[in-house]
Amino acid sequence: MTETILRVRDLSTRYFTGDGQINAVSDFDLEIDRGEVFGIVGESGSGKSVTARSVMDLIEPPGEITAGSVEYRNADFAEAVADDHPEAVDGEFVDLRRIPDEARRSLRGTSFSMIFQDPESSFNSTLTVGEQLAEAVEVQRRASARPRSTRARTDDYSLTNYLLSTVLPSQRYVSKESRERAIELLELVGIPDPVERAEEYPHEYSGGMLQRAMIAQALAGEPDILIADEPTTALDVTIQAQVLDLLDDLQEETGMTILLITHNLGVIARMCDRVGVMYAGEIVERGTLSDIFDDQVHPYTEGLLGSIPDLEGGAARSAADSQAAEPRDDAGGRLQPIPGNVPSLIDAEMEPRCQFADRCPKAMEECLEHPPEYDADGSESHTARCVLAATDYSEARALPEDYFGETERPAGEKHNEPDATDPDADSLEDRSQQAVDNPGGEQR
Ligand SMILES: Nc1ncnc2c1ncn2[C@@H]1O[C@H](COP(=O)(O)OP(=O)(O)OP(=O)(O)O)[C@@H](O)[C@H]1O
Ligand code: NI
Repeated sequence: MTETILRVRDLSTRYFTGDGQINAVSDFDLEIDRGEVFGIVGESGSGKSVTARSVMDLIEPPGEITAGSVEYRNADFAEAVADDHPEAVDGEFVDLRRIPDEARRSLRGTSFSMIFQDPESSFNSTLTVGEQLAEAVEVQRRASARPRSTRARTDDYSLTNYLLSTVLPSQRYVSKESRERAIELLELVGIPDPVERAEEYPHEYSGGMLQRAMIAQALAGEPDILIADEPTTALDVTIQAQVLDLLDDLQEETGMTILLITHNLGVIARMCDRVGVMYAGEIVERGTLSDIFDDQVHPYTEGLLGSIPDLEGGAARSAADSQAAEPRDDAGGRLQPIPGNVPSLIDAEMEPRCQFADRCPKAMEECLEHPPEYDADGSESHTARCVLAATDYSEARALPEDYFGETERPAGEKHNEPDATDPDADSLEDRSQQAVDNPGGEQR
């Protein structure tokens, strides 16, 4: 039986900059089941990282979460906060935006953990990797030593830690147990010679090894939910595949829930149960892998799928071959560019229409209104913020090519069967040809 563990509703995050208000994430909804791997994919600037940071409450000025709720299901936690903050509790769910910062932070590491593209940012260069993992373990021990509480935790641990540290060989380890657990974690994530490697500093690790160590650090608190923002993008293809395998195995063993952010559709296909396609701060289409890869509705999703990166090559290669791995290909695994510009998210420049309309080969008059999430064919979780989920494309209602002025609108794709009942059917072909002849989309 599945149950929802994370429920995000109407979340909006804005940046208040000199250029104006930037609508990085708008009215964002998301539900993730316990044990599920949910992927978010989209072009650069679509709001993926801001979404992840908003869920983790890591938005910093000039950014601000301006609306919405982030509800986390945990019966014990709900009970603990119910007395002081009844308004934040809905059954077993707690709205993390309606509890004090301190209570919310108490969930970091133990309920929620995050891993980033850049592992250096997660480590302190002056401490050994083992010491830092031990500290993460200790955070979990403290949290589980007493029931979760919204009241401040008294700090009697520091005295204990001090006493322990004076009798241990390594002064910086919090306790013998946490040191041992740190080594176990390094072993768990596949770091060879973990006893020796624990004594090394972050700069002594290779990129792939440090990425593994960061995963170990994130897992130290046995989180319910792991948020992974482009966790393998900085790695070469072979190492990417190894790290993804590791995440996959760990997910299976621990049953943790993962929110995986990537702009690599190969990673999505390999790791995820369901996926949300993000554009201009919204999920524009979501569903199971087969909904998105085989039954997609939104022309933006189609555009992203124009090229599925090859991750399998890396995956299939054996460890022995990896020495001779091809040089890293920056384009490999990245989304292919879709013609037209990434939309401005500056509030004053945004219109209440489909944000993709100015790049869409199938934009119609209806697209000038902001589309709701329509149910789409396929699984019951398949939805699309696109009128094409509710109505067929009609050439008669198509917006003129130059409707959005300078912006280039690519022509309709050739494989679209012209609607047999549409008298203007072949003009679609004509328009395609024009766009090919005149890719800049300039006026004739
Ligand atoms: N600190 C900031 N100040 C101002 N604007 C910001 C800030 N951080 C993010 N933004 C804006 O929020 C929008 C979404 O950014 P975000 O980093 O979430 O994109 P992304 O989908 O993660 O892209 P990428 O694939 O490049 O990581 C962008 O328009 C960006 O300019
Ligand atoms: Ni990002």
